[in-house]
This record gives sequence, C-alpha cells and structure tokens, in this order.
Amino acid sequence: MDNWVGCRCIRPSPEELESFGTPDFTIYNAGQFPCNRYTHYMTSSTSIDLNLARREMVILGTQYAGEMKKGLFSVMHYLMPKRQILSLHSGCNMGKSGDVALFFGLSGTGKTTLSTDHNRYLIGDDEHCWSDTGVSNIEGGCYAKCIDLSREKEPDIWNAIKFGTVVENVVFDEHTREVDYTDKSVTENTRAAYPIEYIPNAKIPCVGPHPKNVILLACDAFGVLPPVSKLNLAQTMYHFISGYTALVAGTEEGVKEPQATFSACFGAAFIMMHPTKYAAMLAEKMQKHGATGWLVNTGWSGGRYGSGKRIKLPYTRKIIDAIHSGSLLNANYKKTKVFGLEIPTEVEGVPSEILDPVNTWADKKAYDETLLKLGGLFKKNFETFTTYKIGKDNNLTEEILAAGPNF
Ligand SMILES: Nc1ncnc2c1ncn2[C@@H]1O[C@H](COP(=O)(O)OP(=O)(O)O)[C@@H](O)[C@H]1O
Ligand SMILES: C=C(OP(=O)(O)O)C(=O)O
Repeated sequence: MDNWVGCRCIRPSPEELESFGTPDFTIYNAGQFPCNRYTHYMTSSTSIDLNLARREMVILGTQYAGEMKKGLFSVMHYLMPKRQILSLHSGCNMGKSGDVALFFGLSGTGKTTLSTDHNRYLIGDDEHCWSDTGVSNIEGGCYAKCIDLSREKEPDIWNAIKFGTVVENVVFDEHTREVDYTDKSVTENTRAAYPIEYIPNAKIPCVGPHPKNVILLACDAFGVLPPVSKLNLAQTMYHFISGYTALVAGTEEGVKEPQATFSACFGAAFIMMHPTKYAAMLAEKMQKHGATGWLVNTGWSGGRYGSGKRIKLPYTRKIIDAIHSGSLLNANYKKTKVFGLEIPTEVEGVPSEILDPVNTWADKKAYDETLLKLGGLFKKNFETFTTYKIGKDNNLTEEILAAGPNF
C-alpha cells in the first residue's frame, strides 16, 4: 500500500520533506475491515467516508488501492471550483509545439492508453486541474490497465512495468516472475501503478499551457457512435454532462456484459456540486482559450457488442493524431442522423467507410433501431438536468438540450 501511494502521488523532495509540516488531509485505510452495512444509509460492506471539516477520509471494506486516489479526487472536486479551478477526470498530454489535449472518459475508455503517446509529452493519465495559468496533474503516477497488454501495441506502458512498479491482481510465474497479462482469473481489472517518470517522455513537473483540444472518450458498446465527431460548444457541454460510456467488464465489480452508463462530467462519483457548474466552467475556459471539443468512440464498430468489434487501437490513434495536428479541423464534414454529430469524411490512415457507423453495419434496420435506442437512453438520462437553470435565464440550458439527440 505504501509503495502504491509512493508510485501514484507527487513525491516531495528531501528538502520539501524537511519542512513538510502537518498533512492537509489524512487517509485511514482499513480496507480489510468491512463497514457495518446495517448502519443507516449503508448499502454495502464497503464505504469511503469523507469529513471535509476534519480533512479525513476512512476507507472500509475494499482493498482496491484506487479508492485512495479517487477519494482524494472527490475532495479536489470540492476545493478546486471554490478557487475557480476546474478539476478534470481526464488524461492530458502535450505536443512538441506546446499544444495540450485533455482526454475525458470513464474507466476503460482510453484516458491512460491515449494520453501515453510516444510522440507527445505525458502530463498525466487521470486527474488534472485547469486554472487561469493552464493545466496541472494532481498525481505523480499512472494506473494502467494491463489486461492483454502487449509490447507492440503499448510499448511505453510495457516498459514502465519494471522494478518499483506495483502490479495488482496479475498472475505470474513464481519462479521466473514473468507476468501472464492474458490471465483474467483474479479479475479483468489488472493494474500497474508506476511513477510518471517511468514514461520516457513525461513532462516533469506535470504542468502545461491551456488546452487546445478537449476530447471526450466514450466506449460505445452499441456501435452507433461515430469513431470521431467534431463538437460545437453546446454539444461539448451536452456530452460532458451526459458522461456516456458502456461499462465494459473490468473495473466495476459484477459487470460482466457491457451496459449503457451515464456519469455526469465523466465522474459522477467524484463531483461535489451540480454537474452544470463544472460544465459551465469547462465551456467558459474552452471559449476563452479557443479549445475545440471532440467526441471519440473507442468502442464498437460494425455492430453492437456481440456482433461488431472494438475499433482497432491503431485507428483510434490515427484519429487522435489528426486532432492533435490540427488536420481534422480542416476536413470535410457531414452531419449524422439522430445525434446531429459532425463527422469527417476522411482521416489519414483510417478506412473512410468506418467513419460513418452506418456503413459498417450489415443489418441497416438493426442499426437504425440501435441508434434510436441509444438516443432514447441519452434523452432519458438528460431529463434530470433540464430543470436546472444556468446563469440568469434559461437560454444556456435550452441550447445544451438542443445539442442532444433529436428525433
Ligand atoms: N480503440 C481503442 N482505444 C482505446 N483503448 C482501447 C481501444 N481498443 C482497446 N483498447 C483497450 O481499452 C483499455 C482502455 O483502458 P485505459 O486506457 O486504462 O482507460 P482509462 O484510463 O480511461 O480507464 C486498454 O486496455 C486498451 O488497450
Ligand atoms: C483508477 C481508476 O480510474 P481508471 O479506471 O479510469 O484508470 C478507477 O476507476 O479506479
């Protein structure tokens, strides 16, 4: 546990430790000890309890190390907006010319994978802040999924797994100590926690200028969202507030089949205020600094889960490259039905026919039905936000609502 925290947190220098003083926050991790689920409001034997006044967190009934960093992430979602700083559940990297990209997304959608890019500087894979001066990482390490990890597809993550990295839930040969990354017998959610400097092109300290691109990642198991769409500001807010993905078996216990899930601001579990507060801050910052929003589907193509296949990682990487380089901004676009998304007709290195999902489905009727089904789920999910007024009048709320599916 101690080593895990050492891998993940920003490590103070020996000089800083000399005058460290009193910690700002204390975590009591008693993960082996279950909480009493007969306590009022307790629905399971696991609890993460926060006391903001005492600056304490107590973890009971779970030995998943990620709870420590995600618990403090909730604290940041309370403290930062009070200082006009936006906390982000996103990965972040920077190109050689200083262009910063944010990668929002729920667990398993590709934040770690796509922010770890050999041609760019890694600022962080999961938790950031966006202030008046730019972006900064909250953490000092990464937490990569290592199920089916391969040296060829993800060389930087592969090479980061060395002495000092904590691998969790993996199965390895006791004699050779070689890990079998294909083994799911403990869980699919196998992990490697390593200090960020284990990635060769990490940007230390992990800070950067204002983002140029804001990429919203969704792993769509329905297979109807396009691999990439350019979003206007209202659409960015709509999809940010919706926080859609399809949970793939992995991080969350008991999830064996993918299912649609909506998590406001791509982090409902962490936000402490109304989602529109974070969305309005994001929109304001994007507008002020001229950032473009994108929706990238890292999920299924050619059919829904079961009949189609997950979009190939090299194609997603090509799409992301075209966003970073700016070439996608100048592509030709067409509008999709139902979601009204602007999709490019060509992306270098990606077969053009996959850019519009309808082309990849053999059964067009099934495609239309699935598209409407997902559109309906988005609409239903958004009902809870329609009554909330942002600003003095209702204009912004209406504009965001109009940016959702229309049928
Ligand atoms: N097209 C794709 N884009 C991104 N990730 C993909 C793709 N296809 C498969 N994957 C896999 O999905 C997982 C994404 O997980 P990860 O990057 O850790 O997500 P997050 O950091 O958002 O939790 C990785 O195991 C990655 O190899
Ligand atoms: C650490 C986590 O984040 P992610 O799965 O996005 O890496 C987590 O969800 O526990």
